[in-house]
Amino acid sequence: MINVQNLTKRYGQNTVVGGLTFAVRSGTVTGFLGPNGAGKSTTMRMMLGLTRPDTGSVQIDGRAYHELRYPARHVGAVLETSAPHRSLTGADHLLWLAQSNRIARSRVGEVLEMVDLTDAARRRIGTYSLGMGQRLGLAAALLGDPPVLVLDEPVNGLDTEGIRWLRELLRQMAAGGRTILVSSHLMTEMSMVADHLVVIHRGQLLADTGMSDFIQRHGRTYVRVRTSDPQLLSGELERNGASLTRTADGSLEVRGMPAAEISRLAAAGGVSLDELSTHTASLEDTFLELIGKGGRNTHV
Ligand SMILES: Nc1ncnc2c1ncn2[C@@H]1O[C@H](COP(=O)(O)OP(=O)(O)OP(=O)(O)O)[C@@H](O)[C@H]1O
Repeated sequence: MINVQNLTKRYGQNTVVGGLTFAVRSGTVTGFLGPNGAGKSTTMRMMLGLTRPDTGSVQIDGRAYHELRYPARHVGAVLETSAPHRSLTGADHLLWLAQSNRIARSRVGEVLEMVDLTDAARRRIGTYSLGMGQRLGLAAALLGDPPVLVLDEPVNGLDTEGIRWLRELLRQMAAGGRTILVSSHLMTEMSMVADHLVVIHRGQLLADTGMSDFIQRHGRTYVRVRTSDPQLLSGELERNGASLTRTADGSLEVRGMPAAEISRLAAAGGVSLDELSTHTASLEDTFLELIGKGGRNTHV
């Protein structure tokens, strides 16, 4: 379990993490979601003792990172900045990490197998694709068989197949009781990987909730209506309890009323309809709305 308590970090006048408190529970994959610059990496770096907080603390299974004697055996991490030496082979990089953390050499082959890099083990890291680099980072994080994993944007560079593979791997690890925190700035990717969601924006906590709860609560359906007399129809729909948004192109987005009821009210009021279609806001839109930017909508 990771316990983040009242964590704050300022750079000059800029408060990049402001009083964050949340817990990452064992047995689940927790997504750490926020737009670029939200403070995710800074928070993760504070978890790993790489950045000093101004206030607050992080405990990993009850201890601060600096209290861990062989950290790699407690916490595995993939950070955006942790680039290995490009002239080393994947296997040599892992071997060096294993030796410096007193981890058995035999783990190197095991983790290469786990991330499906066995065939590329003797190639120089400089020749790896972005996705292979991510897999190698993950192998390094898994080397000490740690109960806690902190992964900053591990999905970057992975194709859909790779994302599925990562989800399976992380799910298996969570099922084995591990604590897993994965950051991303993309809601859709996050929904493919995480069971629980912690959302931050400008260093503040916006949501701490189960993924399916989040989708249920924030995922919204609306009906788009186009008519030559929006004024008349708007009044009719609002009187009957719908809530409306008028879009820039003159159509209406109607919430809280199904298409059939809109059609009935339009007919009763003598208003002809040019369009009546049901839409669901995409997960990405839901996320953008949550962070207050508004967004585009997609067809069901
Ligand atoms: N060492 C630093 N000195 C000054 N400002 C910093 C430093 N590190 C981070 N910041 C600032 O803190 C803010 C949060 O950055 P951070 O990298 O934590 O965000 P993030 O959510 O991980 O974003 P991204 O998805 O782009 O990686 C940004 O405005 C960034 O410019």
